[in-house]
Amino acid sequence: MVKIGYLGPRGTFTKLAVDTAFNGEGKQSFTTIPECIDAVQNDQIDIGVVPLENAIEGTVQLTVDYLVHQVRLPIVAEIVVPIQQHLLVASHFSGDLSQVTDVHSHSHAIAQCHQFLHKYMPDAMLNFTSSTGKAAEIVSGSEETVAAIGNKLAASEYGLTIYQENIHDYPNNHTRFAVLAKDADTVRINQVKESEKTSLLITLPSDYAGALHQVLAAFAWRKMNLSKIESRPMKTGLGNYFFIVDVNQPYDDVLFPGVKAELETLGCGVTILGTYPVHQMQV
Ligand SMILES: O=C(O)C(=O)C[C@]1(C(=O)O)C=C[C@@H](O)C=C1
Repeated sequence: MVKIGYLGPRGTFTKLAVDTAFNGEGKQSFTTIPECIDAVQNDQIDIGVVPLENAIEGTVQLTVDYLVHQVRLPIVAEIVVPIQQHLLVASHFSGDLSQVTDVHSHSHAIAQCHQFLHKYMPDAMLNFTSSTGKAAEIVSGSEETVAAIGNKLAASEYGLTIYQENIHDYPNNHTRFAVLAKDADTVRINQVKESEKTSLLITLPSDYAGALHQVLAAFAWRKMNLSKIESRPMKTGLGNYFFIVDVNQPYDDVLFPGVKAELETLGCGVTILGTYPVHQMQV
């Protein structure tokens, strides 16, 4: 049986993504993203599913940084899930939002609902949890007037009431999840692939005028379409960055080696983080 790990506990968006993408048993929950990635690396599980980017709040930096600096595992698939954030309360809640003292949720979920919180619950204390499922668990065990931000699955798993639906600040909300595995053949995703992508990690030799322009030019003149470029600190000092570049096509033996050779001549480092199918989920 293929073992699939995810950011848990019960009722997280990652669990929702895993349940939608994969059939059957063998699903195992981890408390943090690094624990889940480590479990794939140590062969405790075959597949790890971790959040990568949200349409409102952007990159899940912990995932990217852990994959770049700590454990290099290939991305073998991407699953894209619609995200609906709800305000969840326990049955003893009086119904008056101004009485809520604390809101619990994952930092990314809270960030997706800042305007709602600012407008309707400006005095509530914001408490960051390891996941939205954990936040729901805390609220279900509390006697206080507290609330969680999370999904429908969390409401049913923890016996909470959805006080208000769809409190995320912008409507077209989705999160991309990375599927990590040492052996891509173990991954069987239920829904059809929509497209294919390749993610590259690029480092620059030193800071000089036009360096990034030269990097982008290597893709541009080959007519390779980029869907994302992100810079993150190298963690070696201010001003040192690496770039993650997502290219909207699968790896091939001509264009990608060409880009790599051209960039290496400029002194750049180029590593393929994965070439993978993208699956859009209907939940
Ligand atoms: O806390 C969860 O439910 C998660 O699965 C994590 C996570 C994230 O890290 O972005 C996943 C999707 C949502 O965007 C909010 C939280």
